[in-house]
Amino acid sequence: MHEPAAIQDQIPENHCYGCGPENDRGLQIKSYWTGEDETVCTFTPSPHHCAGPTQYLNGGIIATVMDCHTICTAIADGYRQAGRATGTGDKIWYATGKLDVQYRAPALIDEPVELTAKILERSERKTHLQCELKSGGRVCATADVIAVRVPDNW
Ligand SMILES: CCCCC/C=C\C/C=C\C/C=C\C/C=C\CCCC(=O)SCCNC(=O)CCNC(=O)[C@H](O)C(C)(C)COP(=O)(O)OP(=O)(O)OC[C@H]1O[C@@H](n2cnc3c(N)ncnc32)[C@H](O)[C@@H]1OP(=O)(O)O
Repeated sequence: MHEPAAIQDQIPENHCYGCGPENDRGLQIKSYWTGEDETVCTFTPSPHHCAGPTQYLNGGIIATVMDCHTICTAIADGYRQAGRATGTGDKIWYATGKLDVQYRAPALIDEPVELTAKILERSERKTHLQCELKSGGRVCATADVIAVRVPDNW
C-alpha cells in the first residue's frame, strides 16, 4: 500500500523528461511513499523504449527511471525534513550528483518494471539513496545515487 498522491504530482513546474508532468513527450513516472524512507514506482515501457533486441528495455531508459525515481524521493524527503507538505512554501530541488547503475539482467519490454528507492543517509546538502529495478520478478538493475540539493535558480 502507498499514499494516494504521487510525489511528482505535488512538485510544481517540473519539465523533466523522466518525471515531469509538464513534459508531454516524457516518461511521466509516478513515485509513492511506502514507508519512512522508502518509495515505489511502476513504469510501463512502450515498444519504442527497446534496446537492440526488441524484447528488452533500453539501458538509458532504465537509468532515467532510476534517476528520476530517486531524485524525486530526495526532493519529497527534503520537504518532509523541513516539516512541510511536498511542493508547499519555498521550493526544494535536488539534482543528480552521482548515478551508478549496475545492469544485472535484461528487463522485459512487454511488462511493467517495479522500482524501489531507499534513503540510506541524508545531510543538509546531499541524500544517499539505493534503487532496485525488477522485471518479471527478478532484480535487473541496482543503482547507487547521490542527490545534491541545489538552489531553485540552478
Ligand atoms: C533537478 C532540477 C533542479 C533545478 C531547479 C529548477 C527548476 C526545476 C524544476 C523541476 C525539477 C523537479 C524535479 C527534477 C527531478 C528529477 C530530475 C532528475 C535529476 C536530473 O537529471 S538533474 C540533471 C543531471 N545532473 C546535473 O546536471 C548535475 C550537474 N552538477 C552540478 O550541478 C553540481 O556538480 C552539483 C549540484 C551536483 C554539486 O555541486 P555543488 O558545487 O553544488 O556541491 P558540491 O560539489 O560541494 O557537492 C555537495 C555535496 O555532494 C557531494 N557530491 C557531489 N557529487 C558527488 C558524487 N558524484 N559522488 C559523491 N558525492 C558527491 C559532495 O561531496 C558534497 O558533499 P559534502 O557536503 O558532504 O562535502
